[in-house]
Amino acid sequence: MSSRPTVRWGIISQDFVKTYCQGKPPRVYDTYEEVYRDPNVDIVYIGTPHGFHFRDCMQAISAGKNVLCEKSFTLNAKQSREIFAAAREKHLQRLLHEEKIIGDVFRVFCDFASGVDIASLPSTSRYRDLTLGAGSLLDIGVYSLTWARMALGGKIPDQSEMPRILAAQTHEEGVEINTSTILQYASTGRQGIVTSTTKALGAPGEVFAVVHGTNGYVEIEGRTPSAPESFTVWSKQEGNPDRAFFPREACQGKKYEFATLGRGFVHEAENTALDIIEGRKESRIMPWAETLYIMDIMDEIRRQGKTVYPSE
Ligand SMILES: NC(=O)C1=CN([C@@H]2O[C@H](COP(=O)(O)OP(=O)(O)OC[C@H]3O[C@@H](n4cnc5c(N)ncnc54)[C@H](OP(=O)(O)O)[C@@H]3O)[C@@H](O)[C@H]2O)C=CC1
Ligand SMILES: O=C1OC[C@@H](O)[C@H](O)[C@H]1O
Repeated sequence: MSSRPTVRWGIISQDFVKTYCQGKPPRVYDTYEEVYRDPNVDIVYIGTPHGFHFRDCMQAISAGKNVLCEKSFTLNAKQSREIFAAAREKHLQRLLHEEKIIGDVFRVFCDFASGVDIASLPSTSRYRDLTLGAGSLLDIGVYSLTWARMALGGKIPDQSEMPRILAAQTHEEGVEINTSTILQYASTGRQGIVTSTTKALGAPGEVFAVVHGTNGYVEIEGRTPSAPESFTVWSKQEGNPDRAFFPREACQGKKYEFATLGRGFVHEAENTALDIIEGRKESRIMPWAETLYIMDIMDEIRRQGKTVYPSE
C-alpha cells in the first residue's frame, strides 16, 4: 500500500489552533515572517482581506514559499502581474480552484446576492474599508464572472478573446454595492449578464445561474455561486416545433447533484496539495493566465463603474 505524502501547510491563527487542533498542536507562529522563515513550511495559504493579498503573496514568494491565495487575487491586474512575475522567477504559485461547466452555449446569466449591512459594520471591516478592497465586485461578483467565463469562454486562457464590456456600479458610503455587467464576445456573439449586490440576500438552494444553449439550458443551484450544490439540464424534447422558447413542459429536466466537501477553501486546499505533491508549480485548473484574464475584466468594470482603491 502506498503511503500518503505529507504536505506541510503554513497557517497562522491562534483561534483556529485552539478550536481545531487540540491533542495534536501544530507549531504556532507569532508573525508572518516566522512562517516564511520556517523551512518546514511548504505552502502558505493567504486568507487575508483583498487589500493585503499583494503584500502577503510577494513576501511569501520572496521567501521561496508555494502560495495559495484567496480571491479576489489582488486589487487589480497590475498587482497580479507583479506577483506572477515574482513567482515566475521563483517558480512558485498556486491559485484558486474553480469548478467547470460545459456546453455549447450562447448566453449565461449569473448573480451573487449577499446581504451585508455595510453601515452597521466597523470602519475596519473588510466589507467597508476600501484599503482592504471592500466592494461587491471583488468579493462576490468575481464568482459570477467566473461562472460566465467558464460557460462562455472555453479556450486556453492565453488565447482567450477579451470580451466587450459594458458595466455600471453604484456606491453607498463610498463602497461599491451593486455591479451590473454585460460581456459580449465579438467572434461568437456569446453574451454574459453578470451581477453582484451586497444589498439583498440570495435565496439559498435556488437557481443563481442559467446557461442557455442551442438545444436547452442548464440551471445551476446552490447556497450561493461560491457554493454550488446541483445543476439541472433542461433539454428540448425531440420533435418539439417550438424553437423560440424552451418551456418546462416541453423539456426533460435532469438534475445532477454532487457532494460538496465544504466551502471553497476545501477545494482550493485539496487541489493545491495535489499540485505540490505531483511537483506542479502552477495549477492546471486555475492557471495564472486565467487569473489575469479575470483581473483585467474586473479592472475594466471598475474603470467604467468608477470604483478606485486608495492605493491605486
Ligand atoms: N474561497 C472561499 O470560499 C472564501 C474566500 N474568502 C476570502 O478569504 C479572504 C479573507 O476573508 P475573511 O476570512 O472573511 O476575512 P477576515 O476579515 O475574517 O480576515 C481574515 C484575517 O486577515 C487578517 N486581517 C483582517 N483584517 C486585518 C487588518 N485590518 N489588518 C491586518 N490584518 C487583518 C486577520 O488575521 P490575524 O488574525 O492573523 O491578524 C484575520 O483573521 C478574502 O480574500 C475573501 O474573499 C472568504 C470567504 C469564503
Ligand atoms: O463565498 C463567499 O460568500 C460571502 C463573501 O463575503 C465571501 O468572501 C465569499 O467568498
